[in-house]
Amino acid sequence: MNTEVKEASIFDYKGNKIVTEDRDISIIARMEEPVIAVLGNVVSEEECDELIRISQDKVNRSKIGSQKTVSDIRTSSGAFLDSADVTARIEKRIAQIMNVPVENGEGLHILNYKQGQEYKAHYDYFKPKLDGTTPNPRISTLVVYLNDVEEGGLTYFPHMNLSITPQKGMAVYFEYFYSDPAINERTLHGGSPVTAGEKWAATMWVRRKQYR
Ligand SMILES: O=C(O)CCC(=O)C(=O)O
Ligand SMILES: [Fe+2]
Repeated sequence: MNTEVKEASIFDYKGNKIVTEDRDISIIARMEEPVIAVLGNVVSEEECDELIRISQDKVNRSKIGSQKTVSDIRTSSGAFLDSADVTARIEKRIAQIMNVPVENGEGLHILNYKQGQEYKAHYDYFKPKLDGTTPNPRISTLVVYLNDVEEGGLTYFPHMNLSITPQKGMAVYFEYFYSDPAINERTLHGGSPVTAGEKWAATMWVRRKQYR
């Protein structure tokens, strides 16, 4: 008899798709504990192009900033997006997919990796403070791929032996608020080096409580 009790997830979809206000998202693959799901049809080609277009300048500017604080954990450039029609529409859709209020999301964070750039393996959740508490912790992440990458740029989960190839308009979802810390630790992940072409992605990190 299996007496194991599965831990709670907010990604509790039973069917093969997620119906949002303006788009049906397909669940292409999923695993449990931790939930990691590969999603299709998350954003349209046009929306991908529009997000890249409006972040081009911002990302370039953030690069100058990031060169001051050299970090080899993340060699890509990133920037949070300002409010725009396309941003609001996509953030609303993503909140529905992630099953949280839109206010709990940190906002779309655009990442641009040029050839050779990467994001080394890391956790998206924060370390507890010295008193052991984490006031408004991150609970889940959605990484949306905004372009097809020629070579490399996979999202990899080394503890799960899992890699996801970026495909324009698709996304990977994962969550890390399990009571068993060992399950959260399995969400260690990174963006592997882009070996040809470049990579554009949009990340949404979600908090337990309202953030914005
Ligand atoms: O670029 C990727 O595939 C991963 C991005 C990521 O881990 C993040 O934005 O937190
Ligand atoms: Fe991450």
